[in-house]
Amino acid sequence: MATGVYNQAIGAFQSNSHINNFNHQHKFNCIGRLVVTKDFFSSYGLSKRDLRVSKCIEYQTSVVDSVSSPSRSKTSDRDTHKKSNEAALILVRHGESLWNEKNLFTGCVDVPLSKKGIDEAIEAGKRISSIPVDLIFTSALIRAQMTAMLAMTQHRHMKVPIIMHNESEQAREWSQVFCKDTNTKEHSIPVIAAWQLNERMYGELQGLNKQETAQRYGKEQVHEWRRSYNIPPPNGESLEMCAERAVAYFRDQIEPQLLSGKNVMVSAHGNSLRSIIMYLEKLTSQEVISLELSTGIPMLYICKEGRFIRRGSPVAPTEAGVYAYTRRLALYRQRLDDMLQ
Ligand SMILES: O=C(O)[C@@H](CO)OP(=O)(O)O
Repeated sequence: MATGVYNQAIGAFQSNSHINNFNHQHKFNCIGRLVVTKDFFSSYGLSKRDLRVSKCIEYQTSVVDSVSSPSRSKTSDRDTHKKSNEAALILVRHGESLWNEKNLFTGCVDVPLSKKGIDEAIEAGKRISSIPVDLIFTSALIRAQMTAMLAMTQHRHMKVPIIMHNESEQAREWSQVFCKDTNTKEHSIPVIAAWQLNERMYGELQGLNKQETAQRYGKEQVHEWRRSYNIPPPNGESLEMCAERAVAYFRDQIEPQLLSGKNVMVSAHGNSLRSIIMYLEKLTSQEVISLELSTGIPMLYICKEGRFIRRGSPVAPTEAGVYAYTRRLALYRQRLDDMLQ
């Protein structure tokens, strides 16, 4: 039952019935609901307009700090500062590729987006257009990079993504486009491409049609190759092997950025992201079997005090609820609105 419904399930910020569709043991932290009070907004300096928009916002009690309205005292400033260890993490699987369209095993073959994939990437961008992004990680494959770039064309901040070359000392130096005398840094978002985030290597299955392969080897065998944790396809990587590099990279390179308060977007692939989600949500090797990710659907997590809290998938740029999840997001939204007025 859970197969194939993951994104729909997490796509609903505000519907517990959708959430129940995803039925693994690691439960969602979103049982409690609370209507945001007027005081909450005024205490964070939000405008009347925000208040109107947010009249019926509901949010999840487990993430939002106290709903009582802290005065703008030194203590609350200190609190706000302390809360800067909250950060947004957006994970997005690339939009549909030309080989997804043809139902071919793709793995580490570099295949561009289909027309539908381009539309999905743009749509993903709209959905996250008001969520802060300070840093982007993509795989080394074009479909993930195209998805990230297309998504950022929709971002309200209109910052320019700039690829940081990390392969050598010289490359690092040469990709420092920031000029001290200008504020280019403020107007750009560094993009880091890492092979560790690539799709898992599908070995001898790469290029074969999925349906024909199932007819040839049997549905169960092919499902095992595709979704099991530790059974690799012939001469390819199992999810476990993929996790060894993808999760290690996440822990070494991405998590420290989140812990320092940077908001990060990761544009990668079905299986490299499944392994990362397995890590974030502490899924077992049994639970991960039913974890399916749709193309081009962004998923939001809040990283807070070293914990990752799933916040589902923003459904529209007007999805105001997300900004109430943390004080930082509420203030960010406020600044963004002020800037664009
Ligand atoms: O072909 C692939 O590389 C992957 C992702 O598209 O397929 P699967 O869903 O079978 O893991």
